[in-house]
Formats: sequence, C-alpha cells, structure tokens
Amino acid sequence: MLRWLTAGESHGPSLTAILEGLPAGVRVTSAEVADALARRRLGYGRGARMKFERDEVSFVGGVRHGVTIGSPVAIAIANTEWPKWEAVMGPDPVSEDSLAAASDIGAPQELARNRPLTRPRPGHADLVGMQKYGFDEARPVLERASARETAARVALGAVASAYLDQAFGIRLVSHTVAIGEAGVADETALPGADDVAALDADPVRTLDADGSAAMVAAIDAAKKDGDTLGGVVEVLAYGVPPGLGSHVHWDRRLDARLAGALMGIQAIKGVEVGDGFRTAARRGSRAHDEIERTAGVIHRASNRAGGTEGGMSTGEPLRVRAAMKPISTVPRALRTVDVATGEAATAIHQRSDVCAVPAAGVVAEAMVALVLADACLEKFGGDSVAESARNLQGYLASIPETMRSW
Ligand SMILES: Cc1cc2nc3c(=O)[nH]c(=O)nc-3n(C[C@H](O)[C@H](O)[C@H](O)COP(=O)(O)O)c2cc1C
Ligand SMILES: C=C(O[C@@H]1CC(C(=O)O)=C[C@@H](OP(=O)(O)O)[C@H]1O)C(=O)O
Repeated sequence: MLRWLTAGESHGPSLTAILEGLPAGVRVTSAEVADALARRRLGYGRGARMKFERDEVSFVGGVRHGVTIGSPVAIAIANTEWPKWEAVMGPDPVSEDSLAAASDIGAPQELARNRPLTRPRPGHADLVGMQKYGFDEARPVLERASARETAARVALGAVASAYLDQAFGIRLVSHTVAIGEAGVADETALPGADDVAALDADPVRTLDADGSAAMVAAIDAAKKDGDTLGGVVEVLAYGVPPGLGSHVHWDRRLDARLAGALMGIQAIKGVEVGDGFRTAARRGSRAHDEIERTAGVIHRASNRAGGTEGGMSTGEPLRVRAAMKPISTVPRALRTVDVATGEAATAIHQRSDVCAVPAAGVVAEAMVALVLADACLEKFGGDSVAESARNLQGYLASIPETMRSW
C-alpha cells in the first residue's frame, strides 16, 4: 500500500510531501523532481506569481545517492517568497505592531497581506472555511485551499512515475483538450508517451496546432475582458498491465480511485474515464470495445472504455479526463459580502492566474501516477523495484496463451 500526504500553506516557508510504502531501488534525483515542477509552471495564462516564485526542491528522507531506500520519501519545496510573508504567515505569535510594520512592501496586492480578508471570494473555500473553522477572516483558509499545494503532489507524482517506469514500463503523458469553448479537433491523434517534450513546448500543452492557436486566443480574450477560463485535460498511461484494481468492491475499482484522485485537485469539477459522458449518448452497439484475437494475441477493436472494464485495467492505454472550472479570482471582481460589516462588497482581488488548465494537466498526471503506483503495489507488491518487476513477469506468465493480450 502506498500512502501520501502533503502539508504547507501557499505563503508558508515550504511545502512538505511524504510518500510512504515505496519500494527500494527507484532511481530518482532532486533534479528530476525539479524538472517535473518546472513542467507544472508552464502553460499560457498563469499569473504574476509564476514569474517570481521558484520551486526549491530537496529530498529530506528516503533517498540515498539518487536511489530510494524503502523508507518514507520526504520532499521539501521551499517557497522563495517566504521572507516577505514571514510576519503574516509565521508559526509563532506576533504583535499587532510587527504585523503593521510588515505592510511596508510596495506592490499593491502585497499590501493586502496583513489586512484581515473579510470579503470572501466566490468560488473559493473562503466563506465556508471561515464558517466551519471559526475564523473571522479568510487568510487561514485560503492559504491551504490555494493550488500552490499542487506543487507537492507533482513532486510525489514524479517519484511514483519513476517507480512505474522502472518496475513495470508504465509511462504517462497529459495534454490539454479544451480551454473555454476552444478545443482540439476530434480527429487529432492521441499523444504518445514520447510526446511529453513537444507538449511542454506548446503554450497550452497540446499537439493540435490549430487547437493551440484557438486556445491561446481564448485566454488572451478572457484576459482582455478581465475574466478567467477553465477547460479540460486528459491523462494517458501506456504499458498498464491488465488487472489493476478490482470489480469485487466499490472502493477497489481502479476507475473509482482515479476519479476520486482527479476530483481531489483544486477546481476540478468533472471526471471522465474513456469516452465517459460521450458514451452516454451512444447506442450499446457503438459504445463498447469488441474483443478480437489476431495473430495469436487478444485485443480490443477500439478503446472507448479508456483502459478499464469492471473497475480493472484492461491492458489498453488508460485514458481519463478532468474538467476544471474557470479560475475563481476573477479580475472583474464578483459580488460578495464584507463579513466584518455585513455590507455588500466586491471580492478581494489580488494577482491571479487567468487560466491554469495546462498546469492542471501536469497535476492530473501526477495524481494518476500515484493511483497507478498504489494499484501496482497492491497487485504485485515488492520491497524493491526488482521484486516488483519479477512479480509482474510471474503474473503475466501465469495467464494462459489464449487470453494473452501481449
Ligand atoms: C494549477 C492550479 C492553479 C490555480 N491558480 C489559481 C489562481 O491563481 N487563482 C484562483 O483564484 N484560483 C486558482 N486555482 C483554483 C483554486 O485553487 C480553486 O478554484 C479553489 O480551490 C476552489 O475550487 P474548489 O471549489 O474546487 O476547491 C488554481 C487551481 C489549479 C489546479
Ligand atoms: C503559487 C501557485 O499558484 C497559486 C494558486 C492560487 C490559488 O488560489 O489556487 C493563486 C495564486 O497565488 P497568489 O494568490 O499567491 O498569487 C497562484 O499563483 C503555484 O501554482 O505554485
């Protein structure tokens, strides 16, 4: 069983991420994790903070000389903006005076740092978080609700991906399918696992040049109008063996676990496995994947199901989508109430992303990697990469020839 946890606030000293249960022998370096974090920062439409915030990553447990040793893998990602925020977000009690002194910063949005945030932003955790946790301002809520936390997940996902590749030959890729109403053409070929660099080189992380131009234009138009956009990302996993997850119980289903993990990303409001909602509009004769055996190998004539049947991986490429709502902090500020006075107000607006869909794709890829690594460990076990790999080979060899899809 693989467990993972993250801790840390958006403007705290650092994010901390822990991955427990990972076998020994996974080759991974902090430079590789830093590369994964750099991918998350790519993508057209992100805001000012991405320009000056750097992700300073280090392993603080579980890795020796570039190889995991079986103990919990712990990663720290320092927030380089921390010195500016120390008075506002420090763990020790502070006097009103030192808080007031911290206001001398300069940039307008920074001045709001030590003012009580009493105008909750629609679409954020602000209001309900204040109600639930007993705060009279939103700062303690928004700091953890912020998607800054996704940097920690991407770091963990990079480690999980290294395990998947080295033990089982599973490789992942993610791309942007739509931003607002602009999207990739239906006939666009799916990206392969080797297309990561090409995707990352595109402003919205897609292989469809026309789609990319349309999506960039949509972001430009929204920005010009003081508005924000959401969209849809897709994650593909290649080389997944059949039999991860199980049909026997709801919480063991691989599709359910993937959906939960994707829905657990900030601002994700819908998940599709395979053709998902599009399948609902089809007749059964056009909705399923017929099974054939050619040249001695079983395969499916199509992959509308997206690589799972009965809650188990089928051995076909895994394909899942996640729909992200538009960024909640809309520059053309939305209506709210100042909870200090009870009066109508407009929401606090600091700097913000116009669109973070391309980044969400990288986060979604990390979550899929973590779920697959957990499901692989459940099926194959192993305290080392070599043992996991042997167990996979033993399982595949046990499947009769007439049932083999490889
Ligand atoms: C990668 C990423 C970046 C985000 N950046 C912002 C942002 O700059 N401003 C903002 O208001 N919301 C941003 N969000 C979304 C908010 O975190 C999200 O809307 C908020 O958590 C409330 O959504 P929820 O109801 O799904 O939790 C981002 C989300 C992701 C995944
Ligand atoms: C810092 C990151 O994303 C942040 C996510 C975020 C939000 O509200 O979710 C709001 C913005 O932060 P700030 O309010 O400080 O400008 C983004 O920059 C990051 O992805 O590393």
